[in-house]
Amino acid sequence: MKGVLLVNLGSPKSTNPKDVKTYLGEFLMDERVIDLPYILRAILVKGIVLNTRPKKSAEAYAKIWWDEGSPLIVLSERLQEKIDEFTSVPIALAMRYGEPSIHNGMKELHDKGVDDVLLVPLYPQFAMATTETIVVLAEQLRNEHFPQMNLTVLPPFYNHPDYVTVLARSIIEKIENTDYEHLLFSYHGVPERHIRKSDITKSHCKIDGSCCQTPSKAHQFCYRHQCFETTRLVAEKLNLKEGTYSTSFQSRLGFDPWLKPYTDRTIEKLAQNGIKKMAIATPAFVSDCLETLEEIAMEGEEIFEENGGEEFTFIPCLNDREDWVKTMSRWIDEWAHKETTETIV
Ligand SMILES: C=CC1=C(C)c2cc3[nH]c(cc4nc(cc5[nH]c(cc1n2)c(C)c5CCC(=O)O)C(CCC(=O)O)=C4C)c(C)c3C=C
Ligand SMILES: [Fe+2]
Ligand SMILES: [Fe+2]
Repeated sequence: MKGVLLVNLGSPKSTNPKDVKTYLGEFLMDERVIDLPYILRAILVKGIVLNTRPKKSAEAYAKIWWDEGSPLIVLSERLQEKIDEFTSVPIALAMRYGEPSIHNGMKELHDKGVDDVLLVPLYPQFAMATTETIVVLAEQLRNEHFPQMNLTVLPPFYNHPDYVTVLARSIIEKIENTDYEHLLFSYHGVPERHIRKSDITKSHCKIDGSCCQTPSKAHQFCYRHQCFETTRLVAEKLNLKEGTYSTSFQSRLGFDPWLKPYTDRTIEKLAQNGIKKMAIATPAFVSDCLETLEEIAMEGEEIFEENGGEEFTFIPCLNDREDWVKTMSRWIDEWAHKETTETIV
């Protein structure tokens, strides 16, 4: 029997710094997130980051937390429930870090008799810190606990026409009645090193702004390329004029170079260059979360206004909007009704 496991990033249990510390410990000790040798990673994470960051992060989480819990988890649950209404196969939800765990999600499906699972990382673009770490863990758990279970992975959908259509629609609905001057597409950043590590050709990605436009098989694992493609396709769909939109990368951590341009500096510059009304979309995230609700909708607006900007329009993630639910449900049903277990996107 077929079934689906949706997987998102995860959140702390609560905004208590102790819970935030537990969550950050699991997240940052993942070798695909902080890709240092174990000893160095442990010194950095357990010896330094976990002594300072949890308090600061807990304060940030407290600003966006809902009565029902973490927005990321609540919104993922709503998505799961709605997809469940539209599809004919069991749908489970799991988080890469914290609860509900991937192991529990697989067990839930297994207990319902599911032995053929479509694994759906809830990320439009591939990154080793997101898609890859989910797939690797799910495969490990399958081998250890559910050896009869077949796993099929839904590939990144950053350029899928259905996704691009829904994303474009979510953007236009928010900006059509504003006379915005600039639309910024802000993606979660990753260290430049991650891009090089994921380059299967080992020579394509130069991160110099040109390689991502040159066709290459490296692009199936190039986060930077996939982000720029999402922007390009949405801009094409919305007929945006050159110069009225751009791409940037947010949420950098530490001192290594991350993908540029950085979102905070871009917002600052736009305002300083005289842009009074800007809009911002965050297409690396399917569900609103700390990085969109606090870092963009709150801090981003503050930076814009401090530098002379006047109107800042935050465009929510796809969350549980009906056209997104229907799109995902259609992808799932297409897979569920196929004879073979090939991927469908
Ligand atoms: C230190 C390395 C990090 C990498 C690499 C990274 C990649 C990455 N993350 C997301 C999505 C999310 N990240 C979120 C929070 C978050 N991310 C990092 C660090 C890295 N992320 C930290 C330390 C945190 C925690 C919060 C903080 O202390 O600032 C979230 C929000 C979670 C929530 O509970 O709301 C998301 C979602 C992507 C897509 C990505 C690479 C492409
Ligand atoms: Fe992150
Ligand atoms: Fe590239």
